[in-house]
Amino acid sequence: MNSSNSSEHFTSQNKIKLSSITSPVTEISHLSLNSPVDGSYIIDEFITKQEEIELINSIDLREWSGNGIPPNPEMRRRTQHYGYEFSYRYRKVVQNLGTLPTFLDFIIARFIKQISEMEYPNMCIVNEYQVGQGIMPHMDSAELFGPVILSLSLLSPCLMTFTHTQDSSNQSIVLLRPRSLLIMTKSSRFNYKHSISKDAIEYYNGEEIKRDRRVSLTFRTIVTSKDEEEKIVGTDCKSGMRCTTKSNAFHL
Ligand SMILES: O=C(O)CCC(=O)C(=O)O
Ligand SMILES: [Fe+2]
Repeated sequence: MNSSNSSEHFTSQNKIKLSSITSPVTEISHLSLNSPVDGSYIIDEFITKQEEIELINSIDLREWSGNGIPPNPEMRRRTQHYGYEFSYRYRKVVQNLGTLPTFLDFIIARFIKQISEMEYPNMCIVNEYQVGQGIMPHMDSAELFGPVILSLSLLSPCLMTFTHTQDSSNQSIVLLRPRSLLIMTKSSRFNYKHSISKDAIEYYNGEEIKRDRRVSLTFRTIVTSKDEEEKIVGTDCKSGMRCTTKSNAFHL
C-alpha cells in the first residue's frame, strides 16, 4: 500500500481540532478544510489516487449484500458491513462482526493522526451507488452512534443535501469529490438530515457533476452500553428476535 500522503505533514500541534474550527475554510498544513454546514468538514484528497484504487480492489474482492443477497437482501443499493452488521429492515445493529479488516487500517491511522477529539471507529459500512441510486434523507442514530461520523468518497462525485430537521427550508448542498473525507459533528450530525439524490447529472456552482459508480465508506463508533452489546452479540438476525427494540432505531 502506498502510504505517501498528506498525513506525513500532521503533528500533534496541527491536528484538526473539530471543536475549535469556526471559519468556513481553514488551512491546516497544506490542506484546506471546508466547513459548509455548521459542524461539518470536508477534507479533499484525504487519500491518494493509488490508495483509492487499492481500496476499491480490496472492497470488490469482498462479498456485497443487497440486491437479493443476505444479510440485507431487500436493499437495492449494495453494501458491506464491517465491525458490526446493521439490519436496514429492523433498523438496528444485529451482530458484532469483530475487528475491522486490515485494508482499512491506514485510513483509521490517518483519522487518529489528523483529527483530535475523535474516538476510534469500530464500524464501517461500505455503500455502493450505481447511477440512479441515492440515499433518502436521514440522521444517523444519535442513540447508537457517537458524535463524529466520517464518510470517505470514492470513484465518483455527488452532491449531499443537508436539511435542518426543524426547518426544511434550511438546506445546504455540499459537493463530495472522490477521495474526500466528510466529517459530520455537532449541528450537521444532530440537527440536519443528509441525503444523496438519484439524479445522474447535477449542478454545483455551474459545474456539471456527472454521477458514475460511487463507493463510500462510512465510519462510526457504536456507543451502546455493555447490556446492549451483549444483546447485539446474542441476537439471531435471521429470526428477527428483539429487533423491534425502539431504542436501537437507526434512521436510514
Ligand atoms: O454515501 C455517503 O457518503 C453517506 C452514507 C450515509 O449517509 C450513511 O451510510 O448513513
Ligand atoms: Fe448517513
